[in-house]
Formats: sequence, C-alpha cells, structure tokens
Amino acid sequence: MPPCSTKCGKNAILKRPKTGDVLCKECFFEAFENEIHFTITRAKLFKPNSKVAIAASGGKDSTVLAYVLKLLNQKYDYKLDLTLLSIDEGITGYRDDSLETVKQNRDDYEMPLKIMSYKDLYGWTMDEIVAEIGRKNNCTFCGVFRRQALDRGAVLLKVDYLATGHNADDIAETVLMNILRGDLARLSRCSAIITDSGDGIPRVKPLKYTYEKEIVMYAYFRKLVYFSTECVFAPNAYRGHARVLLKDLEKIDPSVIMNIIQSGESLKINESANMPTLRKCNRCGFEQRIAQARDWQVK
Ligand SMILES: Nc1ncnc2c1ncn2[C@@H]1O[C@H](COP(=O)(O)OP(=O)(O)OP(=O)(O)O)[C@@H](O)[C@H]1O
Repeated sequence: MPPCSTKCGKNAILKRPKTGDVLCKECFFEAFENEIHFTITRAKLFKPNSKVAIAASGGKDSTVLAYVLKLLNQKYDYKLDLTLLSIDEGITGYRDDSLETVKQNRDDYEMPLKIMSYKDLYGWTMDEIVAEIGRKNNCTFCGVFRRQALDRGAVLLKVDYLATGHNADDIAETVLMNILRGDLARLSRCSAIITDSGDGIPRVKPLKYTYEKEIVMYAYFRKLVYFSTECVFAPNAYRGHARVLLKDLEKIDPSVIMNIIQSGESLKINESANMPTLRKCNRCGFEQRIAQARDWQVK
C-alpha cells in the first residue's frame, strides 16, 4: 500500500469510498469522526445539556452512531445525555437476535437502554400480523408503526432529540424513490437533516452525509459489534429498486450519492404544484398515514 495521503508517515491500509483518499487506520478514523462532528456543528443538531435518544436497531448504522456520538460528546464536550431506544417489532429470528446486540452496546458504551415492543404498545407482534394477513405491505406498515413507537419512546424518555442512523445512501435512495414515485410532499421533506416528529421532539440524522461503505469500514476497523442479518419478512421492494440503481451509479461515480442529496436539498417545489396535505387523525392525533396503518391493524 502507498503512504497515507495525509503524509502522517504511516502506510495506507484503505481507500476511502467517498473521496478516493488512501489513508492509514488512524487518519481514516479522524476523517470519519471529524466529518460527523462537522455535520453536527454546522447544522446545530443539538443544544448543549440536551437529552438524546439514539434509535438503536443493533445494525451497523445505529451502532456506529452510538459509538461516534459517545466519542464526540466526550471529545468536544457537547454536554449531551445519551440513551438508547429500541423497538421490538416481535420478529423471531431477526429482532430478538439484534436486540441482544443492542444490549451488548448498552454495556459496552455504558448508556441506558429502553426497549418498547409492538406487543405492549399495540397488542400484537409482527410475527402474529404476518401469520394473519400475509406479507403484502407488511414492511410499509411496520415502518409506520416503528416511527410511532419511536415517537412514543422519545416522549416517555423525555428526550429533547431522537437521533437515527440514516446514512447518506439511505437519504439518496429516498430522494430517488420519491422522484420515481412523483411524491412531492415526501420529496421536499426527506433530505432534511432535522425533522419534526409531530410531538415537538425533533428527529436528527447525524450520519446524513456518511457513506454506507465507510460506516461498514469504520465498524470493521473499530471492531464494533453489530447485527447484519436482513429482516426475515419481505423487503420493501420499491426501495430495493432505488437501492440497486444507486449502487450501480455509485460504481461509475461515488459522488453521485452526495449529488443526489444536494439535489434533494436544493429542490424547491413550485408554488402552483398540487401538494397533498398531511392530515391528522381526529381519533389518535397522529398523522393520517399512521391512522391508515391502525385501520389496517383492526381489519
Ligand atoms: N427496531 C428499531 N429500534 C430502534 N431504532 C430503529 C429500529 N429499526 C430502525 N431503527 C432506526 O432507524 C434507522 C434506519 O433504519 P434501517 O431499517 O435502515 O435500520 P437497520 O438497517 O435495521 O439498522 P441500521 O440502520 O442501524 O444499520 C436505524 O439506523 C435506527 O436508527
């Protein structure tokens, strides 16, 4: 391997997928962590002395998020009170195993962990629902319920922010997906780094500009414990197409991921465009999509 591009004197051991720089392990850690610190400070993601729930699935993104937030909190004295929040959807062979990883993270990173389950919140598990109605649309509805469960958890924990592990690839994929669907309402919201959950607790995405490949590399070189199995139920097929398209484009030019995010950020919806309104359900107070999922639940 050639020398590290920072001229630190060490030999490089990797090529950064995002920039093409060849770096040694220590310089990669520094570049990776500094970029997340820059994202956090530039967007003013957190106010000092705030309580932050990290939405922890046990997967690579939220594991790296928990690790890096703890590290940056200490290094730069953000003065954040960090806690882990996990949702147990009740999917045997998937979430039960990944929650064991989250418990390991809780011990390793010395952060409290709160687990909320669909069974306690809604009275059923995803295993039971799929046994009843099959796999059609289960991924979409499960996502809606997870959002609501995370919101409820954030309220219960009295946190000021809910941080999720969405990475640059996830955001670019969502921008692409909303373009392909012509979903203007979501298109204008999906690239925001801070979104309001509806309860006044902002959701933040500190890994918004972090490439998935680099997250995997970081977790590997830091020897972080994470869970990497796909959900046992049907994946979200439409997102799968957007993912394949993005990965193919990334092979040609890795900057396509940042370009799509920046395009999403710069898009301005024409005032005369026909926008669907986000209505609130008059029974539960949550947005209509959640109410639709609830109606699906009682069918
Ligand atoms: N069961 C869950 N409990 C808590 N947070 C979750 C859960 N599932 C997803 N999230 C949050 O939403 C983010 C994006 O969800 P996604 O489905 O991409 O996660 P994943 O692939 O299971 O795991 P990860 O993104 O952590 O690698 C996660 O990074 C995490 O912050």
